[in-house]
Amino acid sequence: MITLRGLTKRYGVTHAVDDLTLDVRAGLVTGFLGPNGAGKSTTMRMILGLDHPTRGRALIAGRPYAALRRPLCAVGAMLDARAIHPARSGRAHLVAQARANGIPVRRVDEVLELVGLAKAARRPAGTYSLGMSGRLGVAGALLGDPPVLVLDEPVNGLDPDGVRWIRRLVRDRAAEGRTVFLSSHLMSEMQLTADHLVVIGRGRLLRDTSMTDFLAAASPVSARASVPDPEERAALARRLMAAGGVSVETSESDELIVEGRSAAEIGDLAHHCGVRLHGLGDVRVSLEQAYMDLTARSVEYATGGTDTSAVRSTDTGTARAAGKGERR
Ligand SMILES: Nc1ncnc2c1ncn2[C@@H]1O[C@H](COP(=O)(O)OP(=O)(O)OP(=O)(O)O)[C@@H](O)[C@H]1O
Repeated sequence: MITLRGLTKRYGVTHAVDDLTLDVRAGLVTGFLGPNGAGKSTTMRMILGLDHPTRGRALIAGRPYAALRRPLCAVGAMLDARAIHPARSGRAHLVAQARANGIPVRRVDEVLELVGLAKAARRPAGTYSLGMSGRLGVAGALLGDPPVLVLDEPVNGLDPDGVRWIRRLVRDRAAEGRTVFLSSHLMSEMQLTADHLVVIGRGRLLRDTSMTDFLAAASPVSARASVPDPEERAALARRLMAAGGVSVETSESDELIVEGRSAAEIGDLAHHCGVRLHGLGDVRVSLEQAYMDLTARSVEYATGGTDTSAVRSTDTGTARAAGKGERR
């Protein structure tokens, strides 16, 4: 577990991190989100003892990083994938880390194999692509088989296969009961990977919540029902609208888009009326949309054309772009 208590970092007049108090729990993948300059890297650096808090504490399994006897065996981290001496081979870089932490050198070859870098292991790290540097960074994080992983933008530069690999890797680690804390600006990937979210803006905590609750809180109660028979569709729409606080639209296909009723409620009503359904699902906003709505006021480096139009998905997994029969 990672424990932050009143964690604060000021650089001159900049409050990079402002009074963060939270626990990053074991057994979950916790996504760390926030706009550029929100304080994510600074927080991670303080967890890893690379920056001193102005105030407050960051603890790993109850101890500050500096008090860990074999740090790589307590926490594995990747903060800056490119921060490697360019003339050193990937393997030599890992061997040096292993020796400093009392880790057998055979473990270096194991992790190089695990991250898919075995063939390039003896090449100078300066010749690695961004994705290869990322893989080497992850190899370093895994070296001590630690119970805690802290990864800053681990999917940066990875190809689609690499992105899926990282997703599986961190989910497997969490399933083993380890603590995984990772940042990313790729919301669609984060939605697939994280169980829990910590969102910060301008250094302050905005949300510390499960993915499910975060998305549910951002979504109005709304659902889509696919009703193949036109008469039954019209009848179900009438029944739904007979109650107050419900709006129903028909999409181009055979779907009813219902705001104000959940999929469960529509399913019960359809069953009661003998209406045949081919599909039914709650409509949820995407993580991207929920995040954009939450952080709109915390974005420090906004571009003029930030598009906050809704991108929603149903629980059945269908992602649709805004405007195609979407409720907003
Ligand atoms: N060494 C430093 N000296 C002065 N200011 C700093 C320093 N490091 C970070 N900052 C400032 O602290 C704030 C938080 O930066 P940080 O890098 O932690 O944000 P971030 O959330 O990781 O951003 P990004 O998503 O762009 O990586 C920013 O305003 C940044 O300019």
